[in-house]
Amino acid sequence: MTEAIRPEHTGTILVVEGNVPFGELIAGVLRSEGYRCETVVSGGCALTSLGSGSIALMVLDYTMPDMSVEDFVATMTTTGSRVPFIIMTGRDDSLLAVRMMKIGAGDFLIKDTTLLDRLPLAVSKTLQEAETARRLQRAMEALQQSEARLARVHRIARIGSWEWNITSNGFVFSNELYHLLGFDPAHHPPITLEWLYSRINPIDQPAIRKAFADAVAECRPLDVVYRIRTASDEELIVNSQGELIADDNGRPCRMIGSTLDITARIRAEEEIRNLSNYDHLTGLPNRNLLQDRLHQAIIHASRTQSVAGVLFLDLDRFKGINDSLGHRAGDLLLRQVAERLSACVRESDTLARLGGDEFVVVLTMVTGEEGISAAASKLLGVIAEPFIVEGHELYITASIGISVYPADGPDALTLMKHADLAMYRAKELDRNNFQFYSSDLNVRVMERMILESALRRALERQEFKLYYQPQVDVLSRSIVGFEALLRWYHPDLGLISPDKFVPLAEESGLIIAIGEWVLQTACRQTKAWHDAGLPPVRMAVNLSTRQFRPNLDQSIAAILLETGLEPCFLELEMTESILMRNVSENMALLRALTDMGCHLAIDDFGTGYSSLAYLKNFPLGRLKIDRSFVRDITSNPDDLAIAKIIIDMARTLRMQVTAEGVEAYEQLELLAGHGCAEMQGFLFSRPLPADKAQQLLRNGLTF
Ligand SMILES: Nc1nc2c(ncn2[C@@H]2O[C@H](COP(=O)(O)O[C@H]3[C@@H](O)[C@H](n4cnc5c(=O)[nH]c(N)nc54)O[C@@H]3COP(=O)(O)O)[C@@H](O)[C@H]2O)c(=O)[nH]1
Repeated sequence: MTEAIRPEHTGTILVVEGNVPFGELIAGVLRSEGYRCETVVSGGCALTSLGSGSIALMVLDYTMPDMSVEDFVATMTTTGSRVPFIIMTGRDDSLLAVRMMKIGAGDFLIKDTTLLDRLPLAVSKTLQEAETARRLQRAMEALQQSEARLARVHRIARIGSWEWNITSNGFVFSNELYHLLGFDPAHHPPITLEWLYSRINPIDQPAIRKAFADAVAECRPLDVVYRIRTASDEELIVNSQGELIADDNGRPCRMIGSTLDITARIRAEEEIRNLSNYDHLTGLPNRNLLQDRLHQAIIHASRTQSVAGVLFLDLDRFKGINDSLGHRAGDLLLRQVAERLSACVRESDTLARLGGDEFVVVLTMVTGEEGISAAASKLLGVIAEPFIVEGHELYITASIGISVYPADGPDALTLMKHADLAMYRAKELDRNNFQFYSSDLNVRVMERMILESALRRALERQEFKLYYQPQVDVLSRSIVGFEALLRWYHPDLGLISPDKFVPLAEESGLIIAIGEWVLQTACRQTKAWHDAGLPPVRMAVNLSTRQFRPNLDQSIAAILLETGLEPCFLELEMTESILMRNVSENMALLRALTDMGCHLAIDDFGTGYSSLAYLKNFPLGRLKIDRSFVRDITSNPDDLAIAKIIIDMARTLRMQVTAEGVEAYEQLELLAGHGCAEMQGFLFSRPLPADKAQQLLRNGLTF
């Protein structure tokens, strides 16, 4: 309710009266009521006064000297002024009164003897009505603004509202809903439920029809998601929610609701689902989705009494490619591998990438082991074809482990574990082959685990020993060096060969600590022989790939300092493959070692990667001819040719050369005849414990 207006709180009352004394009389009456009052004599003067903005109400004489009331009001309105006014006239004319009220007069007063009594009330009533009208106007404007804001919010949120008349089936859409669907609200024919259905994706239609019908029949709210075609034939995914409104008899007569465009949200959810289910590099299903597919395959096989195969495929020596050609090339290769494998499997099968170079194929509807073997052979076949990556022709192979449902496990986890074990078996068996899981694989894995845990304790229990095998100058028949060779005496298992435990130590990382112990022991022993006045021999120590870490030079320097051995007596043996990894880092490391005074030798030369560029670029001092070339050198001309090439190459590059695995005098003669003077092998001595090696060094060789 509007509060009563107090006269002293209003603006000025303007009396427009050509008869000045009468005008003053009126003003006097109003002033006595507490109003501020001014008088003017014409319409023109009144319009000027209105410009001040302080006029709250006008009391207008109908007969103004310069203009009609109608013209006055029209002019006032065009200037934007909306000041309320009361008309006074000498004519008691009801038609005139109606006309005046129509053009906006707040009251119509006859100039009779009661005028002065009635005037204050008419003024206060008109002021009150004007104030109410003003407040109403402000409220209307606020409402319009809020509606506009809401409409804007709806547009931004892509939400529209609607009302459905259940009896007539007609719909009323909000403008936002029209806009959302791309239609022009001004020119759209009336909307019906059937029209709405016709725009819904046919696949969703039956469910939506049923949802609307059920909501009405069961008097419950509507909440549906469906795809709808816009005016430009774009498909939106929307969520419509509606509430029923009942008539006086409690029967549903209308439904009001909202429709929200959730296309972006659904697409984002799809994207997230994709990311969590697919491998980003190859686009293949990832481990997540594989679990699910494998589970489905198991259910299917169990229902149809058939078998399912799980093929765990791992690329052989992929790391070498990554290390030598870089990760970009590695990624490109993996993509090509994924494409080739995809082409080999049927739609009902699943090919997934677990990460790195590991892929898994789940075969369904296969005819037992023969079918699975055929698929595995095909997979190995496509991998064996050359790949072209960044201009390089690459040849790779893969190892596959296979488990079969139901024979090898009842669930996805067991089948995957068993396929993985079988894959390791395939790797052990020279790679590039496939192996089916067999239960004795578990036994081997257990053995391996036992060995690994024993290996972890071997250092602290002092179960390692170093043996020393002499390296001989056959011309002077003297020992010029020793190679330190590691032995492990396990209290229960006895002597374990380094071939068996060094790879395990490498995989588990234990080789770092063991390798440091080897270096320390070998250097200390050599220094002890020197100090004992024995011939000053050098000591060769094998380094494994894992020991090649940035601080290797520092730890070797510390060992040399601690043991007091001069660096020139230490020779570090490494395989070719070590040099091929992280070439620039290794170069810096090898330079640091040679700058320190240590010597570097390539072990098993000729068996690894065949890039010879490193021979020129790395600071290498010695090549060791692998014993596989020496073994048949007297009978196999190819081995002899290879040995000769290595000897010539070493001479040309001003490097030393040592032949390994010399067991027979004929081998010695042949190698010496071709210029190789340094040798190592059982012919001279087997690897010996320190005291025996010392004896040999003191007493000299007898061969
Ligand atoms: N990273 C490290 N690797 C090491 C260490 N100690 C040894 N090893 C490597 O283990 C592999 C097997 O070594 P081992 O059983 O000691 O065999 C060595 C010799 O006994 C053997 N040899 C020597 N002469 C002959 C021979 O005339 N005939 C023949 N059949 N075998 C012979 O060769 C092995 C030495 O080879 P190499 O190292 O290539 O010079 C072996 O790969 C070792 O390198 C270690 O401390 N760290």
